[in-house]
Amino acid sequence: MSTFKPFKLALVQLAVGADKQKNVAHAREKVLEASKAGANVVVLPECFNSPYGTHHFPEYAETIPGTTVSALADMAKQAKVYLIGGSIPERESGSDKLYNTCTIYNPKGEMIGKHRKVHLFDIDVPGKIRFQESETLSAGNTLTHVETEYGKLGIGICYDIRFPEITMIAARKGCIAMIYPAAFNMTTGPMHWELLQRARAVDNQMYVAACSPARDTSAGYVAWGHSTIVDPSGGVIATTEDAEDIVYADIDPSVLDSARKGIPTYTQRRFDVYRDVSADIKE
Ligand SMILES: O=C(O)CCC(=O)C(=O)O
Repeated sequence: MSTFKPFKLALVQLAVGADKQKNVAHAREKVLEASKAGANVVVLPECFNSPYGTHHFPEYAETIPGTTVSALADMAKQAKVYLIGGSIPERESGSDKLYNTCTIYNPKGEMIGKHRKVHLFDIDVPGKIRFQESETLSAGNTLTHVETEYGKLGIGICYDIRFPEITMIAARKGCIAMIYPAAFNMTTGPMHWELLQRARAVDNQMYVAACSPARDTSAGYVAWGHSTIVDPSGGVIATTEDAEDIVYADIDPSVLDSARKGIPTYTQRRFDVYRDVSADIKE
């Protein structure tokens, strides 16, 4: 049974480069900075220890447990925060398979969840962007909800946000927020980044947050930035531009109740007319 209490959420819009050790050390500094500023739950971006690109994944991939994951556990413990550890290219032990994987820690540094990106980012917008994660990655097959002392959190990675079922299932399983380590780009960022977060929030009357790396115009994949937190009524309550930054917001679970009382779509669902997509999902 979840408990609910207010907390401060921080999204670390991290500057990421080619040096893995530097990326991890820099993430530690920023997680500690967020904790000093009062954050209880800290989020790192997608692919925070490696440049984002299919040809980089095999080189940067690590097993879980592994070096980056040990560092994440240690940072959570040192900072005394829940840490949603962005994502890393994961090499499955004993196989050649690679995944885009987020690991989640409690303030004691214990891993409390692991999400392998379920929907691989395979798109082709002629003249704009072609990206095929499936060239080197495999997709995860499970949904991830983690219990914290503040309530239950749903986790997705980047492209997962385009699939409303994931968020709807999280909401119906009692999550108060859906959190996405992510890295949109200069084509789909301006098109859909904020729209998708606000849509997922208002559809489900829950908090939605997405944490991007900072923009590096010299990188092979240029991230949009604009890490953002949206409230259960679909309003943007915290955001930033494209440079390195930390975005903070106070998350209050009672805001879900007031949003759901005022416009009660959460309880007005007609599951006698259409299916409840959460019904078959076991936790
Ligand atoms: O959905 C998008 O437009 C971007 C997705 C993406 O960059 C990713 O999944 O890493």
